[in-house]
Amino acid sequence: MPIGLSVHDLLLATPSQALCGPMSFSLQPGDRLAVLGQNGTGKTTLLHTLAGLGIAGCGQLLLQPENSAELDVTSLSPQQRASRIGIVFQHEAEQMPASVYESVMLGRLPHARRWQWESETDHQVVRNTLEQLELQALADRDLASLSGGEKQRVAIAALLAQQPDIYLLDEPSNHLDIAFQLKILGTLAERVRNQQQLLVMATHDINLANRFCNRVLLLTPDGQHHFGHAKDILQSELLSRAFNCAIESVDTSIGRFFIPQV
Ligand SMILES: Nc1ncnc2c1ncn2[C@@H]1O[C@H](COP(=O)(O)OP(=O)(O)OP(=O)(O)O)[C@@H](O)[C@H]1O
Repeated sequence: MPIGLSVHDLLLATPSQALCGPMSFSLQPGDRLAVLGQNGTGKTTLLHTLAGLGIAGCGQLLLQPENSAELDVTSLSPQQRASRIGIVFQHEAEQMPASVYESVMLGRLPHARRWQWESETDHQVVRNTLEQLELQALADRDLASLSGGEKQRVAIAALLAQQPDIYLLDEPSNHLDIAFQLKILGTLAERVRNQQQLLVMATHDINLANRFCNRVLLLTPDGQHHFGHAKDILQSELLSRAFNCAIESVDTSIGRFFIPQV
């Protein structure tokens, strides 16, 4: 279902310090937002806040599903939150013993009715997702035995199988080789664009942000932020100041790339 998000006066904070804000911005259905900024500027804290996992600070987060009333993220029930919002953390919590297939099936939990076994639709979604992320050959493997990149693909497969309205990802390219970075971010961006959903990803890769996101939120160490169209925010001067490192942009036949100066 097409969905937008509106953020009002959001102040990001930890229990001991204010990090960033107040910030106000809105995302339209189909938008892909990259959250950029130096280490410790609050990117992960923002993702947690958008997921409704405890607002640190204050502000208002409103989901705007097409043709129905706005929903305040902080007042969603756990069931509503799980069916609308999916998140892949940077460091997945210690996993329970499970196969790859079972782990991806966990993404279907928000769709299950109480006391109901997985449906044929659930199995079909899991099989399709495993195929999409080239994980079929690993389906029966114990999660603990996988490589870092394989585990990251399983985590993203579970998110795709969940089919939420909002996809939140912290450093999605972590551990992925170059081909999988492009394939997986391409898959996510295409789905979000086609289904008019939302994607928010925290990343340190400016080039992936430029390639797959149409909106950027740049957090700076002084607690300021810049939000806007990717092409307006991804500018050498702004990036160099935000990262305290000279960053050049180079235009090539396949697009613009950003390179830190040595
Ligand atoms: N529960 C907490 N208690 C105290 N400080 C915290 C807590 N959670 C996060 N912080 C601090 O808040 C700041 C922002 O953390 P956050 O993880 O959001 O940064 P980030 O931009 O995602 O960083 P990175 O690029 O390193 O992943 C950091 O200085 C972190 O140490």
